[in-house]
Amino acid sequence: MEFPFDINHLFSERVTVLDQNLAAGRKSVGREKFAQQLTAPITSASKLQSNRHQLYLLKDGERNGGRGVIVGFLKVGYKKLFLLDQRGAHIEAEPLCVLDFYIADNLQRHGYGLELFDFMLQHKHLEPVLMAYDRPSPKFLSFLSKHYCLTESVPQVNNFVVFDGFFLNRSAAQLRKVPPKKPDGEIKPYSLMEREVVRQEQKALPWPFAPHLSPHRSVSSPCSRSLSVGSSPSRAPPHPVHLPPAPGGNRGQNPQSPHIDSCRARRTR
Ligand SMILES: CC(=O)SCCNC(=O)CCNC(=O)[C@H](O)C(C)(C)COP(=O)(O)OP(=O)(O)OC[C@H]1O[C@@H](n2cnc3c(N)ncnc32)[C@H](O)[C@@H]1OP(=O)(O)O
Repeated sequence: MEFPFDINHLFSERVTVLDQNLAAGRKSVGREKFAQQLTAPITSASKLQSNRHQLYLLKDGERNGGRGVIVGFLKVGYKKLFLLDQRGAHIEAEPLCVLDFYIADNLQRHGYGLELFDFMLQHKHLEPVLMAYDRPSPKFLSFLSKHYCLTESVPQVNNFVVFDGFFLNRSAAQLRKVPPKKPDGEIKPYSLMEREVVRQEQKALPWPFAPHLSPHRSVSSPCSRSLSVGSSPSRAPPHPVHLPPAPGGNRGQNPQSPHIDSCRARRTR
C-alpha cells in the first residue's frame, strides 16, 4: 500500500499500534475496491474510535524510493462471546479476537503476516490458541495451521472460530458457564391452562342438576369470576369443545429440531 507522502514521517516504528485515540481523517470519495469481495471497509479510523479495537500497522520503510509502504495490518479487540465447549456446554467468555488481518496482495506469502502476528502476540503476552477468530478466510486458516499448528477447531454456532485448547488453557474466572435454559415442561403453555378450565367445566353438572353450593358461588368454573353477590348461576350447559392440537403437543415424539440434531451430530464427530 503506497501513499503519495513519506510513510516514515507518520510512523517511525516498523510496527505501530493504533487505538481509539486515533483521529479519523477525511472520508474517501468514489467507489473503492475492498479485499475478499467486501462491499465496505471492516477497518477504519472512526470504527477504531468507537469500538476500542487495536490496530497493528506494519510498514517497510525502505520501499517506494525510501518513502516507505504500508505492508499490512492486523486488528484485534476483546469481545463478549457465547461459545460451545467440546462437550457442547454454553460458555461465556471475553477473549481477544482477531477481527481483521490483511497483507498487501503483492507482498503475501513473504513472511510479513507472521512478523505482524508474532508482534501482536508478544505485545499482548498471549498464545494464539487462547484467541478467537472472526470468520477466518481459507488463507488465514492455512496461516494459523502452518505457523501455530492450529488445526482442530471446536464447532460454534456463530462466526467465530476457536481451537482445541481454548477452553483448557484458561482459568475458570475467564470462562463462565451459562446456566442451561429451563426445560420447556416447567412452563405451562397458556393453551394447556385454558384446557384444564374446560375440563373442570365439563366435569361439573349444569344448573339445576349441580349440587347446591353457596348461592354466591358459580359451579361453572372454579376460575369463573362470578363471585359477586347476587350473580346468577350459569345456565348454559357445557358445550363439547373441540380443541386444535396444542402447540408443541407432540414434543415427546420430536424433542429437537433437525437443525439442532445435525449440530449435535457434528459436534460429536
Ligand atoms: C479474521 C480475518 O481477518 S479473516 C481475513 C484474513 N485476510 C485475508 O484473507 C486477506 C488476504 N490474505 C492475506 O492478507 C494474507 O495472506 C494473510 C494475512 C492471511 C497471511 O499473511 P502472509 O504475509 O501472506 O502470511 P505469511 O507469509 O506469514 O505466511 C504464509 C502462509 O500463510 C498462508 N497463505 C498466505 N497466502 C495464501 C494463499 N494465497 N493461499 C493459501 N494460503 C496462503 C499459507 O499457509 C502460507 O504458507 P505457504 O506459503 O507455505 O502455503
